[in-house]
Amino acid sequence: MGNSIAVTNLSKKFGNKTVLAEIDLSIEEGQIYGLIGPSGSGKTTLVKLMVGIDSPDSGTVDVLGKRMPNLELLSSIGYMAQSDALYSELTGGENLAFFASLYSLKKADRKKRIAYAAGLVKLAGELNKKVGTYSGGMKRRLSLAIALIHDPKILLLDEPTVGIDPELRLSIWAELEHLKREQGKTVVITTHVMDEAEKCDRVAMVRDGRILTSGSPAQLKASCGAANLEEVFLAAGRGAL
Ligand SMILES: Nc1ncnc2c1ncn2[C@@H]1O[C@H](COP(=O)(O)OP(=O)(O)OP(=O)(O)O)[C@@H](O)[C@H]1O
Repeated sequence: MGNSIAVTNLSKKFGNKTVLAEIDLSIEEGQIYGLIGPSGSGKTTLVKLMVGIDSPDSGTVDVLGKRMPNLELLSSIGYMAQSDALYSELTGGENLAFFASLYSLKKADRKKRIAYAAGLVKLAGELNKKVGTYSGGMKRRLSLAIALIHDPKILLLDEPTVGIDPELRLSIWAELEHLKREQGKTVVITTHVMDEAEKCDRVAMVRDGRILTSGSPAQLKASCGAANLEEVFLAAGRGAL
């Protein structure tokens, strides 16, 4: 399998503050890749650079072999931002239909995709309600459905399961694993939750804008004899890896 995403020697500053420094990572096609790290470590900024919403100060991001930012690639990327960008005066169904229309899907495909995406996040029965009346968790679920609406090859999901109850969280993970296995989708996910990180094929641990270490959860734990990824993170932070 080739690389879906290659980040090379990437750095980004906001004002005088270095938010990402000399980041190198490659994400293989058909992998679930987790970015884990504390609040403010740079995960969201890195994801935005992968989507092409922002540009690096130095270094490069290539997605499916093309240099980012690149408008052509928008149809190949499903992005779920950390804060929900939804139209609260419209219903859930109208939001989905609006985003589906941006990707010029055929009418029949549009209907199918809306039904699939709404079903996946268990919102099929709520599509006639205005989004302004949705709970926080429902808005996250709708945002995830929107990220999936055009059947993109790559999903870039920024804390997709925050505010989502454990049962639905498990079913969303099961679907991400299914999309990876059956359709070869690449999924990049940011999370604070270590048990989600355990489900990733590879994880990169991010702190202060740098990647402390990366590898499969099993490799990372074996590298320092840790029982869980939390211990790996602490060891990596001490420079013990
Ligand atoms: N547009 C911006 N202008 C100035 N500073 C910014 C901007 N975006 C992010 N930052 C700063 O960059 C740093 C990294 O932020 P980022 O949102 O990437 O972290 P994060 O790891 O995703 O955090 P969290 O888990 O809380 O979402 C923070 O110090 C943040 O304040």
